Amino acid sequence: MNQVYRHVDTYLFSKSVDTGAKYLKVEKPKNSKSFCVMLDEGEEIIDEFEGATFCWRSHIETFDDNSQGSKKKTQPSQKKSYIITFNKQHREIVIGKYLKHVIEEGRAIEFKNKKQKIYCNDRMPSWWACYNSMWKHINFEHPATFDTLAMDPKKKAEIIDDLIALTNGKDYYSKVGKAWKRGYLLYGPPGTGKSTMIAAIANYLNYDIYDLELTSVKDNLELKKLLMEITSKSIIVIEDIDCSVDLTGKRKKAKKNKKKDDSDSDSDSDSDSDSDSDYEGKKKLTLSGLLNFIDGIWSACGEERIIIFTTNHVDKLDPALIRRGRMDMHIEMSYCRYEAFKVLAKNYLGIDTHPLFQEIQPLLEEVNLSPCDVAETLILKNTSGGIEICLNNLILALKDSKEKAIQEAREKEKQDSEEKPKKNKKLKKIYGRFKKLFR
Ligand SMILES: Nc1ncnc2c1ncn2[C@@H]1O[C@H](COP(=O)(O)OP(=O)(O)OP(=O)(O)O)[C@@H](O)[C@H]1O
Repeated sequence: MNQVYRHVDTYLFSKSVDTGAKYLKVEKPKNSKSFCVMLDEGEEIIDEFEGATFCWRSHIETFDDNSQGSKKKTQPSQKKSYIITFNKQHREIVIGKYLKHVIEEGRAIEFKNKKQKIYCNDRMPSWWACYNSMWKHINFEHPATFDTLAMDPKKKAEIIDDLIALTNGKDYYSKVGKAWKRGYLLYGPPGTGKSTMIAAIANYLNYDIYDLELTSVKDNLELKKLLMEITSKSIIVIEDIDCSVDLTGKRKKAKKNKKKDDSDSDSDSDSDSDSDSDYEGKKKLTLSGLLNFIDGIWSACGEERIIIFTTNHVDKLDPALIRRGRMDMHIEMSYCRYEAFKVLAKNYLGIDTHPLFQEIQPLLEEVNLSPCDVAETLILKNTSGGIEICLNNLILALKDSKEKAIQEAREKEKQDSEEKPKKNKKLKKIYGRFKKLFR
């Protein structure tokens, strides 16, 4: 009920700001942690909805507990409420739509104004226990947005559409019987913007981030407890999942021992628990624990959640961990190509075009330079003639990389050609032996 009251307060506050009302005051009610916006006794706010007019008035009732004959004198207590008046003919609108609208609007305004936070589960010092939470947090103030993120615009638009579908998907998810959450796998070489993408998603949705450090998690039970403390409308991030804990190697070992070949992906996930149980005793945080964390029964104990894994080595991950349904969208963060470069040039140098772009474009298509390396060359180091210097620095870096790549390719070719006669000699030897055997 308190929460509903808070949403109404927020809504009325926003209305009073719109109408420039002066009589609002901010108070901290007794026994409450948060501040509340109150109308003074008898003050009014007029609101309109679907052609009907509503008048909100604050009402304060005072209770004098001393009248009960108690010896101990106490301060009179106050109960605040709102009285809403409207024409009788609008009764249906009020009950059917208006009150719901007020609460939803209030909730949305609160969500928009809330300070984003980033949580982490690093090992807590003993005194932390008094906070009764397994997560530490600070305010999240990362400047990355989808506008500053350099990547193929089509891919970017696809991701934004997917996020919008998630946030509007309450009814859809309940209709299809799926937990209201989405998993994204971000993979690609270092410096291609995986962490930047997470910050951009968080800022776009105004979600909190829970940065889950798997190496600090003692066992599956602790993972479950961490999950239970994560709020709705949040992003759970596991960075560098391939290096977090050895969830893959041991499973593969266990799999090798299995006689049955689990080929289809569903039976693959079912076999997770079987294979894990082989070494469950030795290893406390297991792959099956993590799989349950992502989409087990407990994972549905919150709504509107996003789970993001990042990795530089997608091929090292267990297929069960990243199969569709767990990681719904696989997003490759790639080297900087021309379209992505244009975003960086706009952000860093404030330009949409430049004659030097003609030279840069073909180089970017054939050289693998990460957006991080490109961005480094574009940072303006002085103001006079800076843009041209930056672009020339980029051209130099690209040419340098191209030269190195050609050099490496030549060396590899040389190595291969040296190894080829050796390999042929070996093959001839084996072939000779076979010939002898079958003679
Ligand atoms: N796609 C991008 N768009 C804009 N800036 C980028 C992009 N990629 C990298 N950067 C810049 O490079 C820096 C490093 O990028 P980021 O940490 O996001 O890369 P990463 O892929 O997560 O790297 P790693 O795999 O090493 O963790 C960022 O601070 C950002 O300034």
